[in-house]
Amino acid sequence: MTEKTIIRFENVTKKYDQDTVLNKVSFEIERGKFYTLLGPSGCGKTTILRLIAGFIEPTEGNIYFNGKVINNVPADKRQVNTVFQDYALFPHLNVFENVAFGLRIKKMKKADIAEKVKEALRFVNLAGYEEREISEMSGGQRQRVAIARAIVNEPEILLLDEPLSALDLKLRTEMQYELRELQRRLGITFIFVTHDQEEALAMSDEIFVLNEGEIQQSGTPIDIYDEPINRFVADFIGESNIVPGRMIRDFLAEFAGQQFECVDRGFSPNETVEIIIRPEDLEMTEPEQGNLVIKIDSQLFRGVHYEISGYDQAGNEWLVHSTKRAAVGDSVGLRFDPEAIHVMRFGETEEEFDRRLEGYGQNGTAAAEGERQ
Ligand SMILES: Nc1ncnc2c1ncn2[C@@H]1O[C@H](COP(=O)(O)OP(=O)(O)OP(=O)(O)O)[C@@H](O)[C@H]1O
Repeated sequence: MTEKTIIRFENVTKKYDQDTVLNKVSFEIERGKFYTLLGPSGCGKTTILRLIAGFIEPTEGNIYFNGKVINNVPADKRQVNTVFQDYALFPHLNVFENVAFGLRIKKMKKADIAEKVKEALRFVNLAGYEEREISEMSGGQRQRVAIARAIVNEPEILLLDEPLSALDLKLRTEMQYELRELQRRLGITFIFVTHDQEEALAMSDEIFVLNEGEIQQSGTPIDIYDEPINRFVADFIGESNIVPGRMIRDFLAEFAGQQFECVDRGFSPNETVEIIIRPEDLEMTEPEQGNLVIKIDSQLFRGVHYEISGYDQAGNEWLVHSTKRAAVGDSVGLRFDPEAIHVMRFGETEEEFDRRLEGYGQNGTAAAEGERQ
C-alpha cells in the first residue's frame, strides 16, 4: 500500500446465500486516477461499486478507505458518491433543486448552496440551465445533471455505474471525452463500470478486467491490450488470433508446425501454451516471404481495412486486418515481428502469473539469458 492508496480490497468475498459473486478479490485504488471495472454481465462489477459505496457489506475480507477498515461504515458516512445507470434524478424538481438536494439534507446555508450548485453546473457545462425541468433535458444533459448532483458533495471518489449505456453512439463518444476531461479537472478518483472494452480502453488510467467474480488482470489500457494474461482477457479486449503452441525453450515457441522466436519468458521447456497475435500485427505478403502461409477463406471490407481470414496448413484459423485486398481461395504469406507474439498459459490469472514469475526470477532468468547469448 502506498501513500496514494485511497481504497484497498483485501481478499474480499461477497456471497448471496450460497452464491459466491466475488471471490477473494484484492486490489488497490490510487487517489486522483480514472479506473474502469470491465467485464461481462454478471461478473461482479456493480457488486464492487456497491461495496465501495457502502450499500452492501463484504461476507469476508476487508475494505480500507485511506488506510482504515470501513466494512461496516454506512453509505452516508463515506466520502463517495454514485452516478447510476438510470441517473435516478427527481423528475418533479428542476435542475437546480436536483443538484442542491444533497446539500439541503446536510442543512447547508442557502447562499452556500447557490454558490456550490452554480459551480457544479459550470463544471459539467450546464451553467444557465438552473430553472429547466428534467423533462426538458436531453439524455446527455440529464447525465450531466446526475454528475453535477454527485460532485456537488465534493466526494473523494465518484462511482459511475454504466452511466453512458442509455446514450446513442455519437453522444456516448462525446460523453466519454467529457467525463475523462472532468476527472482531470476535478482531480478526484473515478471508478467507472462498463462492459464495453473500447470505452474502457479510451477512458481509463487503469482497467480491472473481471470474470466470474475474480479479477483476471489489472493494468493500463496498453498493458492489457498488448500483454493479456489469458485467453479470457485476450478475447474480451479487442480481436485476437489465439493458436495452440509449445515452448521449445525460453524465447523460442513452436506453433502452426514451425518454430518462432518470441519475447515472452517464464514458461518451462515443452510447456503447452497459447499464442496470441493481434490481427493488425500480421502483414500480408507473397507466400514465400511470409512466416507462415494461409489459404484465404473470407474477406470483408471494413472501411479502414479489409478483414481477411483463412487457415494455415496446421488447420489454425487466422484473422488479418490489411489495407491490401486479396481474393478468396488465394494462398498468401503472413509476416510478423517476434515482438508481436504473446505467450499465455490457459486460464492463468494475474496473481497466479506473478507467483509463478517470482519463483522463476530466482533460478530461471539468468539461465535463460545465458542460453540466448
Ligand atoms: N441482491 C442480490 N441477491 C442475489 N444475487 C445477487 C444480488 N445482487 C447481485 N447478485 C448476483 O451477483 C452477480 C454479480 O452481479 P453484479 O450486478 O455485480 O454484476 P455486473 O458485473 O455488474 O453485471 P451487469 O453488467 O449485468 O450489471 C450476478 O450473478 C447477480 O445475479
